[in-house]
Amino acid sequence: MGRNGVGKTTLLNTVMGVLPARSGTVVFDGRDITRMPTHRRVGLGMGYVPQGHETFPHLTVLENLRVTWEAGTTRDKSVIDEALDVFPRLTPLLKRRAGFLSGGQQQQLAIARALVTRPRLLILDEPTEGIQPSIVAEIEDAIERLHRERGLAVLLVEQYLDFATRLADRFTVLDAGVVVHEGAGAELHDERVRGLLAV
Ligand SMILES: Nc1ncnc2c1ncn2[C@@H]1O[C@H](COP(=O)(O)OP(=O)(O)OP(=O)(O)O)[C@@H](O)[C@H]1O
Repeated sequence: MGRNGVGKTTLLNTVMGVLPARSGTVVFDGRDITRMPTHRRVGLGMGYVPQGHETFPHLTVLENLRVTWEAGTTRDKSVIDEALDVFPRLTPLLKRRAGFLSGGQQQQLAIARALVTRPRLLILDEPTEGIQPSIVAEIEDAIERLHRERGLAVLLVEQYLDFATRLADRFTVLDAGVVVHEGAGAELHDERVRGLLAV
């Protein structure tokens, strides 16, 4: 959590290896991965959905999922069906080009695409940004279920406080690139946290 421009996206990019760490270490499953390239982090079980629900607009929904499958290491094609099970709304749209989907459908596709690599950690950068409330609720349900049923860990950057409060076990607040507060999800509504997040 944190106000605009405090470094949340930069932190996620560093965790994922898209940006090099200037200092500190990135540890995953007890292993120091600070200098590991991004594709190997994906191989270890990290999945990233960057801000702005980026999909390949000229490819169909199915092709978007297949591209990730082909780039990955799993030869098991059922991962595509598993990803679609999470967002059933995508199944009737498989042949549609991603660029013609609504923002919310594209966000669901972006998350489904990350799931095709069967991550153990899913990293999401503001998945609710600019998305209609009914789809926000579906995304919330999906994240909650993935955590409960598949044991998926989720690292979420989120400005929408209610959404974050319902999902988070723990939270961290950043300000000017440093951690200024952390606590249990239930404490997200405390005065102090609200003060740190208020614009
Ligand atoms: N730890 C840091 N130390 C110094 N500068 C940083 C740090 N992290 C990020 N920055 C710089 O701060 C600016 C904003 O970073 P970033 O886009 O990551 O913020 P954000 O919190 O994700 O913003 P938004 O909420 O608008 O998406 C960038 O120019 C980035 O280079």
